[in-house]
Amino acid sequence: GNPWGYGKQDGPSVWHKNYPVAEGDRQSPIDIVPHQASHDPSLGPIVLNYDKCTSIKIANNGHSVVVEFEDSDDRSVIQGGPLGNPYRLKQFHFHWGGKDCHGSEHTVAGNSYASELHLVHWNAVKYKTFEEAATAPDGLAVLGIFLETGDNHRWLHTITDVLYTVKFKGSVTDFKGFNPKCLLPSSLHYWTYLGSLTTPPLYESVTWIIVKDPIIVSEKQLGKFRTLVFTGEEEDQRTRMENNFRPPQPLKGRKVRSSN
Ligand SMILES: Oc1ccc(S)c(O)c1
Ligand SMILES: [Zn+2]
Repeated sequence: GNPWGYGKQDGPSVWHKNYPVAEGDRQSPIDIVPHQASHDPSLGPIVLNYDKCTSIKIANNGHSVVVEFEDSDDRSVIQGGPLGNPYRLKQFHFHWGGKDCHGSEHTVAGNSYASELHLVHWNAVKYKTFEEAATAPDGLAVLGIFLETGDNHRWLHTITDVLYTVKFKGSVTDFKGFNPKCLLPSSLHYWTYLGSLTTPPLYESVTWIIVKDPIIVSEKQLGKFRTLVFTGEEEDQRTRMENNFRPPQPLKGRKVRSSN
């Protein structure tokens, strides 16, 4: 059966049974309270070098839809901001709700967005593999982007048009030549704090960089994410993939910093 999921029996409220770090001191996501974030003038801009990025495939891993990248060299990296060195792009994936009123993982002053995009990067300067970095306190850097419903997003169709090919858990499709820079808002002002993966194994290895401005996508585009299912094609159950988000976790004294 499933080691973990988002249902009653296997969801966020019981993850601590198999993953005790779920009750740790630097868990994610969190509620971001803008006026309690400390503005840090020493925080420089986020710099993304994605122009030579190489997307490889898009997959349904039973928890989300993930686009994987070639990460054997520094062709696509994030640097600057709170990061001490460049971090290599590994994959991006989304979290979303069953309705537009919720679906993001991080919240802002208690408010949820409809979805949240995570661009996952790893510290290839200090660590040899993603797996090793994923267990290190400075191993990962995840850029979080909020999605809000409104007008159609000009480029998101590149992803939503192929979701039908990865409907079932375990399905994979070639997905080359996609540059995720097209999914970013114009301003990269951000909040940053130290946290964790928001899915098991919940490793406390993530420097979170949450972009303040959401991107706007249409209800129709978001609805296509909800046509995916958590279950495999061979299973008789067809459980819609939605509400694959973890709720905010205790801040435990952590400081959230704000770029300008
Ligand atoms: O490698 C990762 C997997 C899942 C999530 S939510 C991350 O932030 C990183
Ligand atoms: Zn995520």
